[in-house]
Amino acid sequence: MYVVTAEEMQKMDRHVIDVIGIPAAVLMENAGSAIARDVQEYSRTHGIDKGKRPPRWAILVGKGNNGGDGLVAARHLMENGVDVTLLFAQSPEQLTGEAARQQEIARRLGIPSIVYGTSPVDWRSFDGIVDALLGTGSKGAPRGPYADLIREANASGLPIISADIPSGLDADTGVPHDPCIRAVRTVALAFLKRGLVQTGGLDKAGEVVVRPIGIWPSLADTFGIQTFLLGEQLFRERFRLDPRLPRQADTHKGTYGHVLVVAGSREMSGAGLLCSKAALRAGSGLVTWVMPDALLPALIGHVPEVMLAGLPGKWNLPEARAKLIALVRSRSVTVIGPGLGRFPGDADWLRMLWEETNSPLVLDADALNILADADLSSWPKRETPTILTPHPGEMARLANVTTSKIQQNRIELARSYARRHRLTLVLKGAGTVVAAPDGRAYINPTGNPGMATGGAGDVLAGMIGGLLAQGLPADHAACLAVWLHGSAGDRAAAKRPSGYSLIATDILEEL
Ligand SMILES: NC(=O)C1=CN([C@@H]2O[C@H](COP(=O)(O)OP(=O)(O)OC[C@H]3O[C@@H](n4cnc5c(N)ncnc54)[C@H](O)[C@@H]3O)[C@@H](O)[C@H]2O)[C@@H](O)CC1
Ligand SMILES: [K+]
Repeated sequence: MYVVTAEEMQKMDRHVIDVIGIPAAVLMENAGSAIARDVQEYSRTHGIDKGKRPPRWAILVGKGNNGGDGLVAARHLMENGVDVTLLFAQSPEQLTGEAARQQEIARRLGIPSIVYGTSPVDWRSFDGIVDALLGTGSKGAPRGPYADLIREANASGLPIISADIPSGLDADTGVPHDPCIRAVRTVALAFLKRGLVQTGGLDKAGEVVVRPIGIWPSLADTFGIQTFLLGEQLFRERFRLDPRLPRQADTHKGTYGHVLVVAGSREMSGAGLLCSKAALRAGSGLVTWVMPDALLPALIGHVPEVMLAGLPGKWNLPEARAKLIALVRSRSVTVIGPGLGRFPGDADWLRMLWEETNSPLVLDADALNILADADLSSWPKRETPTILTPHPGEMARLANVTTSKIQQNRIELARSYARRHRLTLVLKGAGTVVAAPDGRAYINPTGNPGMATGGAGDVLAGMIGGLLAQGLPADHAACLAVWLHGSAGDRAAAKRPSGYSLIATDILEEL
């Protein structure tokens, strides 16, 4: 599924209207009737239409096309016996374009209306609110009556269904302005807007549904849309990958690759364990976990399925380096970093693995901290798959900006970093972004806040390694791992609904 910016959406709208010739009023009619259907469906499934009187919905109307959608929705709702009241943010004469036409129709039909600010609103008389104040044409924080209306609507405690995006949400970044509507459902029109699947949008939009309005999805390809939502349909149609395909009968462990895990230290051996187990659970035929000799005895027998390899002395001693290079070269994929710790000369050590081997690498945790202290732009570009899996703090260090800057523009920052360094970047956090070196970016809808727990990232790094080892291209392996990891986390969370007690082992168990 495509994910678009406000500007991309506007360009496609204009194309459909001006070049193809579908009248703007037709698109708005489709948008409004889709919203009305969602309001009725919500009323039905939430018992709002159960009383003796018809359900009462307030429709908040802004002056642009978003308001126009709300006016059409009001008309369709009225036709279906819903008791609607229009609440204009500004006086109806100020509505523009298509919205003005819809306002004229609503006036002639006699749909009851109030102009906000002319008399107090009795919110208790309504069962729900449609938010059609501001859409993709909104700029900056809601001003004047828009801000006041949003605050009152939120304070009413009524369920709010937003048209296209919650008013006050930045459609592109998902950063909520003050104030911002907090919706129970958002009816995205034609395409998902980026803000709905990033940062604040995930909290403010409620359940997000995408409804067609007469703009065909493949138009996004013509317009070069490069951002996608992960899901089974995308895996099948774009990646030609079926996550449910059973294994073939005539295969053996060698068929499924061999992951080398370079991880763990005395204080953080668990990170290596979780990572190795996850690589196995993702289907890698074999996993070897390598660590300095001194750490090895304590781990013998802890995971019988994982092979252990010891290095003489410490990571950076010459004998250890030589043995490590040999191990990396003889395995299909290497995952470096979970619980590794830092040590003198670690930047040279990592650069040696980066330059002197051509095996696929997954870099996580301390490997990313090492990279952040080095100057990656002076390192050679790798020809083989290289995947970085930073959380926002690690990404901030890699890109040398603040964490809040990263969070304000996750998709574009991830995309430009991946392009510039020609690698695959997994920017973790709610709505994880996978950015490929070809400029495509994928957003993950699975997962939950219960997964914000130590070790969850080690599991993900291991899973990516496990899928890479089975021969998937880097972006496919990263996308599938991220999606499966989140889905496993969702199943684990279903057993511990508050989210607080979920731990990384639970995610592993659900794979
Ligand atoms: N043909 C189209 O372009 C279609 C547009 N559609 C709807 O139209 C929306 C976009 O419509 P518009 O481009 O008219 O813009 P909006 O309706 O989002 O905003 C309209 C007006 O609000 C005012 N405004 C902007 N920022 C503000 C702020 N911070 N505080 C207060 N007022 C502010 C401006 O005067 C702006 O013109 C979409 O989100 C969607 O809901 C749909 O009807 C489908 C077709
Ligand atoms: K809206």
